[in-house]
Amino acid sequence: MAREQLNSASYNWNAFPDRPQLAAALAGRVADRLTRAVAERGTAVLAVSGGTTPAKFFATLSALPIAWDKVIVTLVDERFVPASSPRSNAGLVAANLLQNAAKAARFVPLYHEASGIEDAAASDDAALRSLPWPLDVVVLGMGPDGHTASFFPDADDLAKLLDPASDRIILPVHAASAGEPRLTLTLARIIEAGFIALHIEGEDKRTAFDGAVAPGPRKPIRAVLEAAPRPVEVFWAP
Ligand SMILES: O=C(O)[C@H](O)[C@@H](O)[C@H](O)[C@H](O)COP(=O)(O)O
Repeated sequence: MAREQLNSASYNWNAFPDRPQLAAALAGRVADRLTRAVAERGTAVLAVSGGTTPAKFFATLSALPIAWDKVIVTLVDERFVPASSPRSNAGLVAANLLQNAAKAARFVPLYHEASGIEDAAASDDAALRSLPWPLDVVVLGMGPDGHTASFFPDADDLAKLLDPASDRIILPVHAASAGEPRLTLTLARIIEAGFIALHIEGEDKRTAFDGAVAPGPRKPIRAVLEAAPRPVEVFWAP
């Protein structure tokens, strides 16, 4: 696969002829990494993103015969809505990933009732400390503006979200372009993962990715690529 050098980090560009083949390849790589983690430490932690892209990948991964009862699934980010909301990433994961063999996995959501997004983030941050860090697998998406997770370019305190030295796990996000308050893993926790995949589809996302990694104003996805100690595996199909 083409290996691109980007300043202090690099990424691997994995292009597929169509989306089903991408889903099969990404699901296979993720399943292999989870299986390896379970063999090495008795458990594996997978953090996934929401949005409209991952459903086919989730469904494909859900059917793979790995030790799902040893796998913990959580979210890269979440809107401040209950799982019953059509905007909920927890709802998306429940409907598409936590089915078939993957039904046996333990799911750790980010949303819970709280007085506000700050309180939810603080209690999430405390609760998630009991997970076996670092994450084994993180699957990111990317918006046309180069955001990933909930690192929106117009987010308040974006530098705090992108601080590679942060000791936080979850932070609240306020960004006009997000449309609503969000909860997100910090960049610091994402880049510790043993395997980081970026799953993007369509020509528009390819153009947006090329623009985000080109010299110029640094987009959030580029902050992840540059901070990651190992190449991010980009999975793309038209
Ligand atoms: O909660 C979310 O929406 C995701 O975590 C977000 O970062 C997503 O990956 C991108 O916005 C791409 O979304 P699409 O897959 O819908 O293009």
